[in-house]
Amino acid sequence: MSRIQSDVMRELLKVYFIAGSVNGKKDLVSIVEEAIDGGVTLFQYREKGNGALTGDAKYELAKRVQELCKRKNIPFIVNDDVDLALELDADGVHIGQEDEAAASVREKIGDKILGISVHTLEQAQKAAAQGADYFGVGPIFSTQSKADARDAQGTALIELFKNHKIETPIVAIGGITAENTPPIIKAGADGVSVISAISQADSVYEAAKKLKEAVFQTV
Ligand SMILES: Nc1nc(C(F)(F)F)ncc1COP(=O)(O)OP(=O)(O)O
Ligand SMILES: [Mg+2]
Repeated sequence: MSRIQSDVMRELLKVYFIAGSVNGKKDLVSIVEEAIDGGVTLFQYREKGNGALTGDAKYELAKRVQELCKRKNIPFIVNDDVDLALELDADGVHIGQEDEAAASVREKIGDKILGISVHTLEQAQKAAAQGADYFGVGPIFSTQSKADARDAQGTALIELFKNHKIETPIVAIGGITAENTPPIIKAGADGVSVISAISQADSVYEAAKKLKEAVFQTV
């Protein structure tokens, strides 16, 4: 196996759904299946927040969602928990600035997908040098899904990265909806990632479909 090509990574980042057992109104497997059928292109299992699962329960749920993603041919990314990602042979890992160091994670995961949250140009340049396959950039808008989120920054950082000819694929995150997606794509993001815009929707399928339309209709 070799590292994912950037153009393939850009396509996967178009509609990136992130969720765990605490983010939805019903069971996670049903939510993820509906979201994928609605048009999600990549999934990240993020088991965090009040009531989040741990240990065997977390592993069993992750395995069930991973099996669904395999059936649907959607790559399965694990947030933070590198050991779980290795145990499941997941398709990749996402880490932030406060998580395990990127160089150490890259060493452990080989050529699997490595996503890194970045908040400054310097962090982006360092993350690229340490083998990031994509950057998570945000929060673009204020978010209810991450208790310790930093201040909302709009699309300024995406534009800064583009002006500095940063080549690494970029997905935007933080308070994103179908309605506020167009300017994010126009600013240069390759895709958008969401938690509650899909997981909290009355129709998960319709929410995913609307988000995909918003991304693909923005030229
Ligand atoms: N989980 C994430 N996924 C993305 C992605 F690019 F995938 F959209 N971007 C950013 C984050 C946030 O990552 P982090 O800063 O470690 O916080 P947490 O571990 O609480 O999610
Ligand atoms: Mg993290």
